[in-house]
Amino acid sequence: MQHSTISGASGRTILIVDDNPVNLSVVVDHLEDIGFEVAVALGGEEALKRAEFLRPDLILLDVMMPGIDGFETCRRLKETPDTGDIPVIFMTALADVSDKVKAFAAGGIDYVSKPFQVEELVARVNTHLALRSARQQLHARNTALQDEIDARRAVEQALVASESRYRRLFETSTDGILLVDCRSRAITDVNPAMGRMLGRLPDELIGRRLIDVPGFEKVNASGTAIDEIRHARYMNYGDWAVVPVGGAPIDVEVIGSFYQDVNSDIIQLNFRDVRERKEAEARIRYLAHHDALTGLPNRTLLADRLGVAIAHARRDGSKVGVLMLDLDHFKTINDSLGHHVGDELLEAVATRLRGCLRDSDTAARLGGDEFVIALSNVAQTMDAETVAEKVLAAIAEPFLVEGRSLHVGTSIGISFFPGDGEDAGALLQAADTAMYSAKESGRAGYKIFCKELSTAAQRWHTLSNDVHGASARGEFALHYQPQIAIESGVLTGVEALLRWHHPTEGLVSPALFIPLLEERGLIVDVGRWVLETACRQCAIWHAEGKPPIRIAVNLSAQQFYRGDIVGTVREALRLAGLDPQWLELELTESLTLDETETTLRIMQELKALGVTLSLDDFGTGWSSLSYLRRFPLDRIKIDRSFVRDLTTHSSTAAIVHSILSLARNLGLDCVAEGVETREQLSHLQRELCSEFQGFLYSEAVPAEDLSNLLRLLRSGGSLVVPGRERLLA
Ligand SMILES: Nc1nc2c(ncn2[C@@H]2O[C@@H]3COP(=O)(O)O[C@H]4[C@@H](O)[C@H](n5cnc6c(=O)[nH]c(N)nc65)O[C@@H]4COP(=O)(O)O[C@H]3[C@H]2O)c(=O)[nH]1
Repeated sequence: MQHSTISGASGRTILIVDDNPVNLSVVVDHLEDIGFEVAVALGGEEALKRAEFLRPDLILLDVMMPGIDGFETCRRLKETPDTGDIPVIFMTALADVSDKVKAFAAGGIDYVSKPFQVEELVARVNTHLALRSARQQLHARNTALQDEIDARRAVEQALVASESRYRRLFETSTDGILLVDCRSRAITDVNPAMGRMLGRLPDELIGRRLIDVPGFEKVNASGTAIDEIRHARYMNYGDWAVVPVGGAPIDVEVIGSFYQDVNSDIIQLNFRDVRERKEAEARIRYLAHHDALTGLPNRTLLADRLGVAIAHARRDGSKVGVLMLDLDHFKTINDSLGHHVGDELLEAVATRLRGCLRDSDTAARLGGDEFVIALSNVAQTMDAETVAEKVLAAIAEPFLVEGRSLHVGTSIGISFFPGDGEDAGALLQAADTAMYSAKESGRAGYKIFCKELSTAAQRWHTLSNDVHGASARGEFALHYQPQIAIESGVLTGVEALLRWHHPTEGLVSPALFIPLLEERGLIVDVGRWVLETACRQCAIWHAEGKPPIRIAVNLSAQQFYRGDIVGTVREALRLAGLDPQWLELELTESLTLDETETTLRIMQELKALGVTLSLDDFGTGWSSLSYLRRFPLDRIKIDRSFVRDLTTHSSTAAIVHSILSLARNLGLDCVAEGVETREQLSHLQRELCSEFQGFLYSEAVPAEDLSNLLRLLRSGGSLVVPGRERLLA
């Protein structure tokens, strides 16, 4: 047998499957001789296992074998992924064409007929190995090509996605974006936001040089900025503005960045509309310096303006005036009518204050109901006084809030630079001191600071601190001032007046400390003590002898609106065992500011207890005659300021005349307060005023003194005041 050598056979493995290997020895030898590795399997099952293990390059497969035959073996080989591409050549003795067809159908690629020519077999083997190898190479090339195509496609897709992402960003950005070619300085792209900002379509802008675009006059991008950005790669401009077609300039912040495109150098300019941000910043700056409710400058801005005014005054020798004021009765209004009414009132006050000032002056709100006016460039003290008078008059006019007419007054303290302080803080302190002094001297006035007031202010602060524990330390006492029926001279009642025995200050006036108690929220408790003490004292006097006398007790607004006044009065009467008809409650006019259902209801509940109600200080402030008709009052008390001027001012006499005839018409009793002279008393008698109280008869005295007086009067058989004839003469 002639051996033919085949290049490339070495290392190739051929699996021969035949149940009779003896038949094959010649073939095996020959194949091995020419360099093949040859393995043999004796049946179909073994062939499947070996093929999977060996992964031969080609299989020579017998057809007729015990167990599974060659066709089935081939089918299974083809079905298995690891062996499916191994070429199978059938070795068959069969001559039937259908068997050959079956062999191809089972996945064979060729067949050799037994007995076979070894050369033919080897030639077929080599041909199919070469074909397989070519197929494999082709497949590998195809795979590589496909991989390359896939990779390119992936890159293209990524580019498209990136471009579309960029486009989306570009198109939808709320910032205006312009791309400018560095060389030509022409616009190469514009996004819609930029078009909107300039009021133009992007197409109108593309191709134009930046310098030629109207609206960019305020932008120096056409000039130095492009070179600047190119050089620095990145620039941020915070103060540019663009002007849209037919519109107002838009403040923009611009970020310029440089990049290189395929064949050009590009500057990208991002324009951000910063109008809202600037407005917000301005608003924050405004709020930091203004009172949110009234819009007036706050303490910070006031200090600033005062500082400037002082510096100016130092230079030109002028004065700076500081007016400090707060509103009388503001707390009462807030308590009784609610904060929204209080707020509206403060706004209205602010408006009136503005109306009293020149442009160069400043009205500020420090908080609560505290306002300050800073007057710059004041030539003389009198100028500030004129403003104070204007302010007093403006605030005295009733305020219409939510359909109500509200009356508030104010007291003003004035200080000046130079003289009362070197800086804003000292001037405000001095004006504050003067304001408290103005309050002390009666409401609705102004006071100019002087050094002596500092001592008074110091005293005020001491008292303000000390009043806290005064009740617990037993420093309060009641004094009683008699009230006399003018016609008969009979002592009909007493007014209980609170006294504070201060350990170092001595006897302190209630005009001074009642506002302190109110300010510190102590008046409700102290007022309850007054009611209980007065009722108990009155019951004692009743027990000591007849005829009984009436006791009048002052109520403050806070007691009326904050405390359970009806319960407190009922309890005081019960504890004292006093018949309610002998208790009179004096309500001040400030308390009746509020003509609400609440006020009426409380008054009616008090009346229902059986007590009497009187209106104190009648004629002062803003007495509304409608009170007299609407409220269930028994008596009015004519303020002592009227009584004081009664015999000296004909206009006052006329007012008193009207008050008395009105009261008579309404069936109300009248008590004249502060009667000091016989002339006043005679006048009141002629006017048919029913009762009086005042120093002419007696000032308020301790309970013991009044007990002695009552005893004295009773020993005379009645409460008729001895020497009454003398008084009336
Ligand atoms: N110049 C002069 N004054 C006279 C004369 N007669 C009486 N007075 C004073 O006039 C004031 C009358 O009391 P008011 O009008 O209720 O005015 C009272 C009242 O509004 C308030 N007050 C006093 N005690 C109490 C209290 O227990 N509770 C409340 N809420 N207020 C009180 O303090 C105010 C001042 O009280 P007082 O200093 O005791 O001053 C008392 C009294 O001493 C006179 O002939 N000439």
